[in-house]
Amino acid sequence: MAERKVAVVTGAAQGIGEGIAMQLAKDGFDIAIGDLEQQRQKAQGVIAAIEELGQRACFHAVDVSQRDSMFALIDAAVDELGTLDVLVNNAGICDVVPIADVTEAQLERIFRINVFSVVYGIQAASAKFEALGKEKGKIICASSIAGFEGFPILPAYSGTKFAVRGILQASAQELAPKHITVNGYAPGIVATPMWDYIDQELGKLNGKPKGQNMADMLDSIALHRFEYPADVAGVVSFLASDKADYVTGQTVIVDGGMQYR
Ligand SMILES: NC(=O)C1=CN([C@@H]2O[C@H](COP(=O)(O)OP(=O)(O)OC[C@H]3O[C@@H](n4cnc5c(N)ncnc54)[C@H](O)[C@@H]3O)[C@@H](O)[C@H]2O)C=CC1
Ligand SMILES: CC(=O)C(C)=O
Repeated sequence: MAERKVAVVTGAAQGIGEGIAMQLAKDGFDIAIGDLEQQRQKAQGVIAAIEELGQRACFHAVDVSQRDSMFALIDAAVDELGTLDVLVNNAGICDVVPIADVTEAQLERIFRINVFSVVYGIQAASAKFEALGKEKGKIICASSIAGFEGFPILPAYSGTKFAVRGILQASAQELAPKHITVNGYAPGIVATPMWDYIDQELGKLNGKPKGQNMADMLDSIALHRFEYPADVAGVVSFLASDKADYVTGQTVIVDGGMQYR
């Protein structure tokens, strides 16, 4: 019998994380969803869909900004599903606040959730790969095109996404001797609740009606359509697969042709 493979995906109750969890389940992974306790109900729908594909799935409440909580998620996933092969550090938040108005509390919160979480996830997963005696492990982190070029009115968010790339590049080099790869994905404008929020908050600042700020982005996308979670999930599927064994320290842009690096 083929050995079971397990992926932990944070922020997988909705949006891009849900898309990644579904794709990795199609790829043959059992899935542990880590998300906020308030997302438990939503996650049950994702679990049901994964189980329909014939894979096992579970939910564990986590606050990725807290080191102990992130370590507990990895422990709980292994206790329940038996092993660990892939961690996707996907959970994140966005703040739509001009640079002049960013507060200390906002900075603290967004860096804890988007950046500290990535450090804690890399620490927890790499320690677990070693404890389990895995021959290799894969860690995949959410950056953004805003992590290559700052996005106006999202200055703190952009900073967090640049930071993710720095952390994963350094970690990739440190963990390579243990055959642990660390990579990232950088989506563009993805139709998820996060962009609903961005559109709404930009609208409060510039007076544009609901949907207009997002619609205005369309002409900057070469493929001329908005991105879906499945578009991001296709890239993550590759990074999680054996085909990407020789790829590390990279952040793959998946944006339909907005940025060229
Ligand atoms: N939507 C977009 O256009 C883009 C999104 N991204 C990144 O992709 C990732 C996913 O984004 P979306 O799916 O669009 O966002 P979303 O807002 O739709 O979903 C985020 C998920 O993360 C969870 N989450 C938030 N804070 C958490 C915490 N402290 N602990 C545990 N879970 C937490 C939420 O409950 C939610 O399920 C984020 O890191 C985001 O920055 C990057 C580029 C573009
Ligand atoms: C939310 C986000 O990362 C972008 C680029 O829209």
